[in-house]
Amino acid sequence: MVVLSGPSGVGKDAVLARMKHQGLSLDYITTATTRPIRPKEIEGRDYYFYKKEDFRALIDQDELLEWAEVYGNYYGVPKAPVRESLKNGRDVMVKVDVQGAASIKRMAPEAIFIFLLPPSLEELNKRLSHRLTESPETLKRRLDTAPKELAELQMFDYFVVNEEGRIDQAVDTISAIITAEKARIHPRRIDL
Ligand SMILES: Nc1ncnc2c1ncn2[C@@H]1O[C@H](COP(=O)(O)OP(=O)(O)OP(=O)(O)O)[C@@H](O)[C@H]1O
Ligand SMILES: Nc1nc2c(ncn2[C@@H]2O[C@H](COP(=O)(O)O)[C@@H](O)[C@H]2O)c(=O)[nH]1
Repeated sequence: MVVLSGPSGVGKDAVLARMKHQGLSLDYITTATTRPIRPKEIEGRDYYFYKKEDFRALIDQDELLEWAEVYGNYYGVPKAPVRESLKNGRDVMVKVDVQGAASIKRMAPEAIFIFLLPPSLEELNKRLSHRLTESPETLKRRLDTAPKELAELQMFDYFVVNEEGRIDQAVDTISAIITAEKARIHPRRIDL
């Protein structure tokens, strides 16, 4: 199980999209959120979009591996597809914020934790602004959170810098990490 995290706007989705495009054979888990859907997002591909009360029902029914409030909305990882993939011996990729990574680390410390870093906070600001998804308020909230998230780097096993215009390089590094992990004499075993 690979857990990919990093500040908002660093390029996690862009990197994952490139990994899928390159045909990297992992089960990419679609997570759930109460955030409003953005133009170009597709239900079931980018997220499962829920009303708050329906998301709370998922929590009450214990259907989420972890959940967190991130920038004023709820986000959570559905338990069933993760268990199904692991049961079938498949590799799983989960994208979460730093709180989510900490929760997964408590329940599955043997997962592989990768933190995607921006080359600088200025570049992070530029990426998030140019994405045109945020209001001035939510942009500020996300950028203000970034230094606190960077301070949690110690919790992770690997860092990967997503250099400007070099998504392929980030994908290659993540791919190399996964390849190396698969060559371990004592493989990491996850029991969820
Ligand atoms: N290496 C890169 N160089 C330049 N721009 C990039 C790079 N990687 C991603 N981007 C751009 O930065 C913006 C943010 O990327 P993306 O949405 O993938 O970030 P994210 O980490 O998934 O954000 P969030 O956590 O908010 O979902 C997008 O417009 C994306 O195209
Ligand atoms: N703890 C969790 N965080 C998640 C999950 N799915 C996504 N995320 C993270 O939320 C922020 C904001 O995402 P955005 O799509 O609104 O820009 C980002 O860091 C995501 O990685 C989850 O299931 N749990």
